[in-house]
Amino acid sequence: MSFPANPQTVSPWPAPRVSAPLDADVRVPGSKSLTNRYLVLAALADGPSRLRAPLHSRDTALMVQSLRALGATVTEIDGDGAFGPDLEIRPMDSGTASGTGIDCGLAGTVMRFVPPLAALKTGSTDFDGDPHARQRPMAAIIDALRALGVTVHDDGRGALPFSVAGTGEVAGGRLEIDAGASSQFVSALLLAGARFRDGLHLVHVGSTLPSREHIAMTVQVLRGVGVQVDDSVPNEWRVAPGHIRAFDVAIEPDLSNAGPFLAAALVAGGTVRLAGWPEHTTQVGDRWRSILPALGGTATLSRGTLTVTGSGRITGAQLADTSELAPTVAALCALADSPSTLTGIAHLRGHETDRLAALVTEINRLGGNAEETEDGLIIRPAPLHGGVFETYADHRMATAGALIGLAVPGVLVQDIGTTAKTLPEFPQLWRELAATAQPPAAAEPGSAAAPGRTEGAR
Ligand SMILES: O=C(O)C1=C[C@@H](OP(=O)(O)O)[C@@H](O)[C@H](O)C1
Ligand SMILES: C=C(OP(=O)(O)O)C(=O)O
Repeated sequence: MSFPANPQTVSPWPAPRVSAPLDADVRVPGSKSLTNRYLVLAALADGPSRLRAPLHSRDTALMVQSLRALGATVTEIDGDGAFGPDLEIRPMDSGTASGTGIDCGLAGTVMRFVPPLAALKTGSTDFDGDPHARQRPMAAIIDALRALGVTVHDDGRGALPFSVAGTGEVAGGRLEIDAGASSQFVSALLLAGARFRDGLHLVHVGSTLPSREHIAMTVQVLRGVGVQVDDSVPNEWRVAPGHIRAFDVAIEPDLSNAGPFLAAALVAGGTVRLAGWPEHTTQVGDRWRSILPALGGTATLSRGTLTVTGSGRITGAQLADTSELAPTVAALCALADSPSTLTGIAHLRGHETDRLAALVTEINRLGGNAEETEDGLIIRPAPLHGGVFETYADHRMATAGALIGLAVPGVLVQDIGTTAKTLPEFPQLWRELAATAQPPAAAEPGSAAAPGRTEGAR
């Protein structure tokens, strides 16, 4: 599968609006975070590995392209996944990397996870990405590699572009970093740590550490492929040097991308069921099971299906550390009938765009009442109206706009194509969801709540 270098849809996308409750069965493709972690580990493993039902999106395509550039072989093979082929990966070779160019696009997982791999090659590897990617924090990785003895050439901004000059070996050992700007700094170093000569003893020295679930995910996947990780001391991780065992894994559905679909039940009322919910998971999206009830819905997990119901009435809530779920949560809060406070998400200013500023601007542009705080957002009830919802190349801004548009007539999402970053099927899946809107049983044909109450995108 191929994805355009920097997808842009020219005309704004009329978000489908529904005026009757949903009754939808939804499926979403594999987790971005798990797919890109396992791709990295497969490139470092001691034999060929297989990913079943991986995500196929711009971020994973960029990861595949990067690993190929570093000498790994990635082959698509038929599998049972509904969203594309499985992947077979042969690890990267020990050949030289001179002049290799890595396009990170806007993928945090590529710009943070791949430089330590380039450090294990001999020769130089150049990293760059989309214009927005050059604004994302990278200093912790650049400084960490230097502290480990790797030469990195950059322009001193602590951001892309830069180049890594590897010598074929990284000494490893004890390393202090401040991962306050992104948990991905920790994950990046842990993922490669077993392949450093002395392993890695990583210590986070900053005052805050965001997205802890994503670090727990990294530790769990590492242990699953035979890497010894000691995380018994808070904010410290010891990775023993050694082999990474080749593996064959099935990727869980992306529970963060499931969020807007589940949240739709609260916005439109009705029921949304998502099959394939993992029994145990480190994905932050597992928190939908408590977040959606806090906002007035119900969420029940039974035999691998999460069923979410809503009445169309959303109540505000105080929610902390919602990480990459925050744009979806903020969209719900903008439709709530009481105030909400989101905390612990200051680092969203370094995501695909400054998400706090973007959410405030776009919610308020539609008549809402959102305000930035030092580490989050306050969103108060206000009647929303239609208009253009700008997305700033951010896939989760696009899905937030679609969610608001489900209830508010005339919302036009700018650049819906940006959802290809992690969910290329979004526009189609969203249309299918909206098409399940059911009129109340008593509605007369032709009345305001009559069948097929979907307006907007076709
Ligand atoms: O490791 C990962 O797969 C991710 C970690 C998180 O990054 P931050 O810690 O920068 O929030 C998350 O927001 C991002 O979408 C994916
Ligand atoms: C922050 C996100 O992505 P990235 O992996 O690019 O950091 C995200 O998907 O919400």
